[in-house]
Amino acid sequence: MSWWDTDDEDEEYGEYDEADVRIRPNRKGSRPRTKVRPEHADADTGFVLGVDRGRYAVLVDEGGPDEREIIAARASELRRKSVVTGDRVDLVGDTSGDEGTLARIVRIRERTTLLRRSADDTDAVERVIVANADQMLIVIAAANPEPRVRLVDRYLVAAYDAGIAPLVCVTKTDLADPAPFLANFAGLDLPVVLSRSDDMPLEEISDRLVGHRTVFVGHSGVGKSTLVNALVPDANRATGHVNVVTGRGRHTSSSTVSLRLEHDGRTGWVIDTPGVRSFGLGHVDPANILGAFADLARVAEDCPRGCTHLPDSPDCAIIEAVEAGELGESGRVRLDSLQRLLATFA
Ligand SMILES: Nc1nc2c(ncn2[C@@H]2O[C@H](COP(=O)(O)OP(=O)(O)OP(=O)(O)O)[C@@H](O)[C@H]2O)c(=O)[nH]1
Ligand SMILES: [Zn+2]
Repeated sequence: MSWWDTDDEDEEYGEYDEADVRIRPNRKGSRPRTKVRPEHADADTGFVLGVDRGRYAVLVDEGGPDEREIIAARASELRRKSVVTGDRVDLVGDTSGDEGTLARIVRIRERTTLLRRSADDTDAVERVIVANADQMLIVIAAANPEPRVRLVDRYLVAAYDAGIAPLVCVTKTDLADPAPFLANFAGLDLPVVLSRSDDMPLEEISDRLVGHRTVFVGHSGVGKSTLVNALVPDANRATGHVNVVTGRGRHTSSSTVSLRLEHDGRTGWVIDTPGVRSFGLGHVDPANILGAFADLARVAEDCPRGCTHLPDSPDCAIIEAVEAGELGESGRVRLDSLQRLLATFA
């Protein structure tokens, strides 16, 4: 039986998590086990590069002498917890990475960030896209397809909600001047890089990517693949393709992949996502959006309880401060931006 046929996934619903103490039956029935040891104390740790149909490509000992990419399945103790690209996981079983071997993921380490989406805005059920990313590169075209403020707003809301720092790359600047479009985001501290395929600012983008795990998002056709291919040439892609999971030697564009970028002796990770059709925001907490506007969040401490900070909110401290001119012209622009983002999912 090949690892492909192995099925040790556990679909049963469980209320438990790894914090529960598991007591093993004592075969001899004499002395009960009293010592509670952490299970799998000798597990290896790695991070998930990609996922395909229940199989996970995991990089173990990143940057170390024994770095290797292994294939793993979920262990039953994970219950219904989903493992996603970017997760740091503990593994047991055969973690050699030798061909035909299969390790088991027994634990998911605490996530620093979690990028999520819902099927639509009224749906509170969320799907996790990527764990532990600390940056989001929003790829948008200056033209063809026409850039849309609302789509970028939605990416921004998802990033701010997840605690991920967004930046924007405008592609196809050979086709149109992006300045009028970018004016919509003047109220945000949003780094912007301009790109055109005949003159890509690879140095500038790479500088921003090293030392980070950056999730790339963008609508189909904006030139994201062109950009990713230039940043991480195929020749350097020994690691990270989810096709190692299927072994079929083809890139499944419907899944998320992690690609290692080397630049100036430093490493960064590009996490490329497929063009997600719906980017539902049903799960978003407005407080997280306000939190991304530290200056306004301070003022909002004087808002009435439950204040939405939207234009019709009575006694909103931010609105009052802006009207009184206390936050200057930039304060007004930032309030406009905040209100627009809050309205995208209100
Ligand atoms: N004029 C111009 N065309 C570009 C530029 N970047 C990419 N393109 C073209 O835009 C088209 C889409 O580029 P891709 O890189 O495939 O876009 P993508 O975002 O990966 O799209 P999907 O593969 O559908 O997800 C291709 O025909 C590219 O050659 C650019 O800077 N300027
Ligand atoms: Zn308010």
